[in-house]
Amino acid sequence: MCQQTAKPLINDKIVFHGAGSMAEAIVRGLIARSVIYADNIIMLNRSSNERLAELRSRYGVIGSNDPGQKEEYLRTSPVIVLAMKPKDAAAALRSLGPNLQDGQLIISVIAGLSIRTIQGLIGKKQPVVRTMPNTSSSIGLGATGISFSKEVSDEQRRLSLNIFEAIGLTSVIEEERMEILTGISGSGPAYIYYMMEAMIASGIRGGLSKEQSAELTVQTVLGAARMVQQTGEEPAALRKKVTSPGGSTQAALEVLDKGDFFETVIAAVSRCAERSREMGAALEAELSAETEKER
Ligand SMILES: NC(=O)C1=CN([C@@H]2O[C@H](COP(=O)(O)OP(=O)(O)OC[C@H]3O[C@@H](n4cnc5c(N)ncnc54)[C@H](OP(=O)(O)O)[C@@H]3O)[C@@H](O)[C@H]2O)C=CC1
Ligand SMILES: O=C(O)[C@@H]1CCC=N1
Repeated sequence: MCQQTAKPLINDKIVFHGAGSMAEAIVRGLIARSVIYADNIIMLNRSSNERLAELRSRYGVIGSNDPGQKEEYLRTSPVIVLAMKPKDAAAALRSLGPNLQDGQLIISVIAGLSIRTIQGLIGKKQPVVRTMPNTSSSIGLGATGISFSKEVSDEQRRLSLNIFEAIGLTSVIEEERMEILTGISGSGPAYIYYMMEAMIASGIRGGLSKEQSAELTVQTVLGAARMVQQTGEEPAALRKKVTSPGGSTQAALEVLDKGDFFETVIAAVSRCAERSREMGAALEAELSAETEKER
C-alpha cells in the first residue's frame, strides 16, 4: 500500500543569498522541524566552495557557486533571503535587481538595512520583508522581529511568518523599532554567552573543573529563563526570591551594581541599536551616491 507522507508546510523554493552563520541557523531550524524539503533550499555565497560542500553534506540542501546557476536560481525562486554582511549588501543588491521578476519576495536578515534602501538598491518596488532573527533559530528557539513593505501580499506575509514561526518566536513590529529589537534579541545571545563565559571562568578560578563549571552555568541560565517563562513572574520578583537580606546573593549584586550593571546593559543595547542605524545609514549613503551619479 502506498504510504501517505504529510506535505511540508512550506513548498516554495527558498534561495539563501549568503550562506554564513545566520543562514545556516535558519536552514538548520527549518530542516529539523521538517517544514520544508532540503532540496527546496538553495544556498549561494560569494566564493567559498568548501562552505557550500559542507552545507550540502550537512543538510542535503542545494549549494552552488556557478555564476550561471546562481543567476538562474535568483531569477526564478519565489523567495530570496538576503543573508550577507551589511558591507556586502549594496553590491549584491545592485547586481540582483536586474534579474528579479515582479513579485519575487525578498526577505532580509541584514542588520540596519531598511526596506526603502533595499528597494532603492534593487531599483524596483519589490515586496520586502525585513527581519531580525537570532542564531538560536537553529534549535527552534529563535526570536525574530518582522516588518513588511506594503507590496507584500497576504500569501507572502503568511509564508514569511511560517518560516520564522517554525524556528521560534516572531514579533511583527513597526520598522522603526527594528534597531532596538536588534539590541535586545538579535545580538542578545552574545551578551548572555559573555555572561556565561565570565561565570564559567569564575568557577574554574574557584577550583571547579571546566566541565562542572560549564554544566552548572548552562543549567542556571536555562533554569532562570524557564522560570521567567513558566511562572509568569517578573525577573525582578524572581531575583528577590534568590536574594536573602544580608546574604551571599545580595553581596554579589552589590558588586554588579558597583560596576553599574543595569545601566551598562542598557547602554550596550542602546549602542547596538545605534550601530545598526549607522550601518543602515552607510548603506543609504551608498544608494544616494549612486542616484546622484545617475543624474
Ligand atoms: N550572526 C548573527 O547572529 C546574526 C546575523 N544577522 C545578519 O545576518 C547577515 C549575515 O551574518 P552572518 O551569517 O553572521 O555572516 P557570515 O559572514 O557568517 O556570512 C555571510 C555570507 O554572505 C556571503 N556573501 C557575501 N557577499 C555575497 C554576495 N555578493 N553574494 C552572495 N553571498 C555573499 C558570504 O560568502 P563568502 O564566505 O563566500 O564570502 C557568506 O556566506 C548580516 O547582515 C547580519 O547583520 C542577523 C541576525 C543575527
Ligand atoms: O553583529 C551583527 O551585526 C549581527 C546583527 C545581530 C547579530 N549579529
